Amino acid sequence: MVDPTMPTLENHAESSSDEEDDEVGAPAAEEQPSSPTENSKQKKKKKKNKKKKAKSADADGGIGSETTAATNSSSANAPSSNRQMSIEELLRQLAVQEQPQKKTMEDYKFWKTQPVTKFDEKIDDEGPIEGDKTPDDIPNTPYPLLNEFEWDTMDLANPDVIKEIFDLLYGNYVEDSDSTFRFNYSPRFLDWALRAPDFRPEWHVGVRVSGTKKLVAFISGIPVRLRVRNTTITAAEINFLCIHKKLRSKRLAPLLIKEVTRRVNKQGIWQALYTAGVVLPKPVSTCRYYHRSLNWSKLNEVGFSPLPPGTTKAKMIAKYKLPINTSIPGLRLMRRDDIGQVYDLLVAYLNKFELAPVFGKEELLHWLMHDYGTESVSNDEKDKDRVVWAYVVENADGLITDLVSFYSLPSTVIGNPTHDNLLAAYQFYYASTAGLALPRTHPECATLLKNRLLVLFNDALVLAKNLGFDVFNALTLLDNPLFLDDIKFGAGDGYLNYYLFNYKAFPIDGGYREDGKLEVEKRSGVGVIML
Ligand SMILES: CCCCCCCCCCCCCC(=O)SCCNC(=O)CCNC(=O)[C@H](O)C(C)(C)COP(=O)(O)OP(=O)(O)OC[C@H]1O[C@@H](n2cnc3c(N)ncnc32)[C@H](O)[C@@H]1OP(=O)(O)O
Repeated sequence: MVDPTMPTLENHAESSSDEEDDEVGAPAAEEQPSSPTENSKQKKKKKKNKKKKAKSADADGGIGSETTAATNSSSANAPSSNRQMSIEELLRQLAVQEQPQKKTMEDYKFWKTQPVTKFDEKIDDEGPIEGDKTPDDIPNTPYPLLNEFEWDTMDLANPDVIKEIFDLLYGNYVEDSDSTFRFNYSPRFLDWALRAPDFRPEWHVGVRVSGTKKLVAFISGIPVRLRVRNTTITAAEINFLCIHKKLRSKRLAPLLIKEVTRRVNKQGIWQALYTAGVVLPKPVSTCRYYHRSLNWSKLNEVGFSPLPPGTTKAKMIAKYKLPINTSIPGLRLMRRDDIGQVYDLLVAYLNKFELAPVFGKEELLHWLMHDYGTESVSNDEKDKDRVVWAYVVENADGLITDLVSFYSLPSTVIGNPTHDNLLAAYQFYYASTAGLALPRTHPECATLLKNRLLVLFNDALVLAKNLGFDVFNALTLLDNPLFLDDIKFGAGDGYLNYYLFNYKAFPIDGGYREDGKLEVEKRSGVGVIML
């Protein structure tokens, strides 16, 4: 049934001939269809689009399920007999799923017009792709939309507006390829993610139906300073691109992207960082999702973790059992007054990565603490609406030696009779003094760091389990390849592609190898975590 608040777009936007100029933007006068019934070609197109859509899931990777082999892939649990070994190896190899075959550059009708690296482009040097514009060259007015729609700058200081964005995402944001799970970013999460220090209200871009004011599309940017190897760039971090399901495949996404680009450019910023599960021209890095079961029974019941052949549910539950208590002396919830030490530690650690954020202290405090521990919000670990948890290890001399953090991003479980949500903790920034003084490639650095991260993340799993999370998710970024297998993370079927807009850069290691194993030696050069 058609939502009565939503205009049907059969007669105009749907008329796409797949060319870049066939968007939901107002077409030139002679292109404007004159009556809702005039174009039968468009209806045929719609059927074709529907088929196409059914084929191409737009998942963002992170909520995909575990692969069967993933549950077998822990080296710490490698079966002892050779026969079992070879089955495990076979399963692992079967699980090496390449990302869906990418389109050719020519097929990207929108992206081929943008300043992004082409798939076959040979990079000889790093730097901006287009570098000759000033804000005065950028139009002052938004891109035109069809009359039924209007742009809105979303005022996130207003909780009702955050609720509108929440509602749009709740029903329409990223799903896995089977439409079993959909990300469920909470209003508090959106407040944290989008009202970051120095955020620009005009980079929170909505599209509303003019008549009803219903929010039907959204894209956001926040300011970020980013180091790409030795160069620090001021950029926008683009996220939460979402179009209502009823307005899909009508070329509205390119329009949102162009409008946010215009607004960012107007402020003299020409680069952006974004991630997506889909392959676009051209990822600077690709990381793979790994998942660690905390509540295997529930993950099995919602269809996230299949029961691997040859084992039992009881054995799976036993495999993922964790101690009740953490093990590292001095591990405690971070307080706001830790920020000086935490900042120095994280800066020193992130310095070793090729793509990393350059945080200010206030900014880092926001990302690790949000408003917890302020006068208005207590630093309550068990607060049911809490979105980010940061823990530090303080030694007997009062020195902070380690940081570990994670955030809460549940997924709605679609159409399951027993469970309506999956409570996922996602790994966030961490750092350790272990091996810090040594170059990353030094074998002793790897040994020291591995030993420390094993216990640090085992404790993080215990904390997350005790907070009620069902699964702990992490990418193959940072130094994660050192410990994921050993503490029973399994490879998922999702990948996350990292992109730079208007900046070419040499490829950066994503932490996994083509044979499906973790890249333990080089690990990943990616040190930035996107929400
Ligand atoms: C200097 C400042 C620069 C700032 C901007 C930097 C760039 C920021 C870029 C944005 C970063 C966002 C980061 C996140 O938030 S990633 C999360 C994306 N959101 C979702 O997956 C939610 C569910 N899906 C949807 O809401 C829609 O399917 C979306 C909105 C994704 C596409 O809507 P729709 O399905 O109705 O399609 P269309 O007909 O309007 O448009 C089709 C065109 O859109 C290209 N497409 C499809 N998916 C994505 C995608 N995830 N990133 C970039 N482009 C994408 C596609 O290749 C095609 O172009 P081309 O193949 O013809 O070339």
